[in-house]
Amino acid sequence: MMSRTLRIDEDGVLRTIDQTLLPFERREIALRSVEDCRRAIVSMQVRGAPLIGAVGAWGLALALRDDPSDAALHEAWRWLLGARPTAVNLRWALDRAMRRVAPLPPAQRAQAARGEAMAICDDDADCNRRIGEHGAALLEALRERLAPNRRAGAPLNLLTHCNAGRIATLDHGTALAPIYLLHQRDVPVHVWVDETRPRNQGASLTAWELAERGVPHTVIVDNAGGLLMRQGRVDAAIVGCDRVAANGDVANKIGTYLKALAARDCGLPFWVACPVSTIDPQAVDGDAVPIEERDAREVTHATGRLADGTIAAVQVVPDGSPVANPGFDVTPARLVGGLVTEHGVFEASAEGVARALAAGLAGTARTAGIAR
Ligand SMILES: CSC[C@@H](O)[C@@H](O)C(=O)COP(=O)(O)O
Repeated sequence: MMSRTLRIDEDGVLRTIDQTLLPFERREIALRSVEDCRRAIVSMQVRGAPLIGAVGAWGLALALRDDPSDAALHEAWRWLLGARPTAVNLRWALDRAMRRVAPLPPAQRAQAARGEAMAICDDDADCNRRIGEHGAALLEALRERLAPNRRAGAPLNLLTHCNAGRIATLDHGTALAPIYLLHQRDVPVHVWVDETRPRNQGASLTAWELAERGVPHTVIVDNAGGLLMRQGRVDAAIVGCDRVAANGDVANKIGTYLKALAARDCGLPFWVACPVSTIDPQAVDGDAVPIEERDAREVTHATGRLADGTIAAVQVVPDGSPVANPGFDVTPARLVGGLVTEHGVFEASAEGVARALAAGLAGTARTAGIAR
């Protein structure tokens, strides 16, 4: 049994894998302070919307351990929130922890914040398990629809972008959760893994995760998906996301929009998997989502392992060429076939988002099948 992405060791220290070293090295790091937590988020040692949120909540708890005053609480909340801008799960988790601890006397805050951080982690693992179930039902239904025109035993071919897997969350992943479940149930499945330049979360992290679990997959360059879809070698695309706006627009890793366009042109389903905590009712539409602009060096250099085993960054852009590096893009709601959440599958629309939020508030499980 594989452990969760964040764990507390026998000495009570929070530990996680340094994702900047994967797939070449599996090294654990300790997060002992609010500074460690923020640094891990900024440097992308931890990344993926739900995991960023959980580490943010832990950061707040560690800040309160050192100073539980009102001033320290608000300063830590503000400082952690600025670590990365696009994934709303960071704000969601910090707000949840803040609501829990702010009304308490300072002496009780650190323990309460630690309890809330643990609860956020437990809830995330549980949400993703349920996303896996709802998503697997969707994929099974697709497989049945395709069956008459397929040879027996042919795999369902799914395309994914970036890494919305186990290590982007506490456990199971979002977009990969249904895939893991199908694989566990011996349903033949094959994943086309977009490399996801510039940081290659697909090639480095998704491929690593899928290999670890024995899920058949093939890494492709980001520009290959359209061709494969036209050739009938993709049955559906499923991705995670960093923020869903109130109208159902979806912000996810840069390049997601192009896959959604290609999927629509080819008549293929394009699904987005996320917990309800990824919905931001304050963002009226995708244009209201802050898009992270990242370091030019991610574009000018590609990082990998050299023949002698050392990990190095090599320059791939001429000296002096200007570079732009937006980290995320927005896929309009009209291109999204459904939002696969822990409460079922909802239409990507203002109505669907409102229903998902209501289901989240009510805490009730419901399933709304989306047929394509
Ligand atoms: C379950 S994670 C969903 C998203 O956070 C994921 O698709 C993504 O875009 C991650 O971006 P990253 O920049 O690696 O944090």
